[in-house]
Amino acid sequence: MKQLELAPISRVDGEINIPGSKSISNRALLLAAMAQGQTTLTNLLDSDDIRHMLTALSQLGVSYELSADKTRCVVQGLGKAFNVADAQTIFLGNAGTAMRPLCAALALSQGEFELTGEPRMEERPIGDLVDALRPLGANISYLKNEGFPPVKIQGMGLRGGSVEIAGDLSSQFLTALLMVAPMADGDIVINIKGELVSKPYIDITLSIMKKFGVEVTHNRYQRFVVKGGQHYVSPGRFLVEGDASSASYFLAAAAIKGGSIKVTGVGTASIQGDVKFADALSAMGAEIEWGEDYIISRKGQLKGVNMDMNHIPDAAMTIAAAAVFARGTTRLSNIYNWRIKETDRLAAMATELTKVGAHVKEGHDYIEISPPEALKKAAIDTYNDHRMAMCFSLMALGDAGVIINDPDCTSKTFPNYFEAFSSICH
Ligand SMILES: O=C(O)C1=C[C@@H](OP(=O)(O)O)[C@@H](O)[C@H](O)C1
Ligand SMILES: C=C(OP(=O)(O)O)C(=O)O
Repeated sequence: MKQLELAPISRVDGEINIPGSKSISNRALLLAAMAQGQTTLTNLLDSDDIRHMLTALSQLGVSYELSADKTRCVVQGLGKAFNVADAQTIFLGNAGTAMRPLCAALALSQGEFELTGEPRMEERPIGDLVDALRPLGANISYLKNEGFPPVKIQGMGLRGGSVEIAGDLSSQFLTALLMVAPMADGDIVINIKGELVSKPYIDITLSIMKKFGVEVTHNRYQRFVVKGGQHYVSPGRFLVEGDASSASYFLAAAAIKGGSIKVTGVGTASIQGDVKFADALSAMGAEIEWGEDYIISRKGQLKGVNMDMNHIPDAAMTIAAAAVFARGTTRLSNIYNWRIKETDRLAAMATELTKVGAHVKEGHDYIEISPPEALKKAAIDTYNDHRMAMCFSLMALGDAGVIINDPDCTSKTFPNYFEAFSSICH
C-alpha cells in the first residue's frame, strides 16, 4: 500500500482555485444529456465520480466532446430520456451522485440496464428510491441484496402520480426522483416521509433543474409538485462552480495554522450548502472574509463548538479534524448518515482521531472530540474514503507530522489534492 508522509508544516499561505463541484458536475451532465440542445460545460470536475457518469452517458448513446484537460465538455442533448437497444451493464464505482440519479433516469428510459459498483457501493442503500419509483411504473430488481445495488432496470417510462419517499437516510433519493419527474407522462407529487437530511443538496438540484428550464414548487421540503410531460432545455453554456466541500480543507488549514488562504470559485453566489462550512469555521474562531466567488480564511484562536451538522455532512468532517486544534470539546450532531457513505465515517473518524491522541466519543449519530495533550504522529487509515485522506492531511499542521495510507483515494473527487495542499504549505 502506498503511504504519504507529511512533515510538520510551519506556515500556510496562498490562493487556490478550487476544482469544479462534484455534485454540480454530475447533475449538469445528466440533465445536459437529456435536454434539448447542446450544452457546453466549463470547469467540470475531472475525478473518478465524474468519469463514471461520463462513461455511463457514452454507454447510453450520448455524444460529447471532452477537452484534453477534461474540464470542458460539449454535450449533444438527446431531447428525451435514453433509448438503448442492447442491454447495458454500467459500472459506477462508488459514486452516489451517479448511482442514484441514473437509477431513476434509466427507469424513465427504454432498455435493459444493470447498475453495478465497487464493493462499498453494494453496502450503500438505494431501496428508498426504488420504493418511490415502483408506484410510478418502474421495473427495478435487486441482483444481490434487497435494497442495495447492483440493480437491474427494465426501462419502460414513468407515469405520474403521488408518491412517498423516505428522507432520513440520504437526500440523493429525492434528488434522483426530482430530476426525472418532469419527463414522466403525468404530474408527480412527492411527499417526504421522516426528516429530510442534507437539505441544501436539494437546493442544488432545484437550482440546476431551473437552469435547464424546469421549475419545481415545494412546501417547506415536505411536499414537492412537478409538472409532467416536460423537456429539459439546454441553457447553452453552464459554468460549474468550485467544489465547496473541497474548499473546506484549505480554509481550515489557515484557521488552524495562520497565514491567510483564499479559495476562489466559491463564495456568496454559490448554490452549494457546503459554503456554510465557512460559518462553522467562523463559529470556531476563524476570521472569514466573503466575496461573490471567493472566501478568505485567517487564523483565529480556535475553540470547540457544539453544532448540528445535518446540513453540511461532507464538510462537517473537516470540522471534526479541525477540532483537534481547538480549545475545548467539539460536538457534531445529527450526522447518522456519515455511516452509509464511502465508509462508516463516524467509526472511521473516531478510530483515526484517537490514533493522533484526541479524546473521542462516538455516538449513534454524533461525535465528540477533545484535543490531545500533544498530537501524536500516526499512520492514518483512509478506508478508501477521499475525505478521510483530505481531512487528516490537516494533522501535518501540528508538531508531529502525519502519514496518510492510500493517499490516492482522493481521486474520487480531488485527484490532485496533495499537490494543491503542498502548494499552500511553506
Ligand atoms: O446530492 C449530492 O450531490 C450529495 C448529497 C450528500 O449525500 P446525502 O444526501 O446522502 O447526505 C453528500 O454527502 C454527497 O457527497 C453529495
Ligand atoms: C458522500 C459522498 O459521496 P457520494 O456522492 O458518493 O454520496 C462524498 O463525496 O462525501
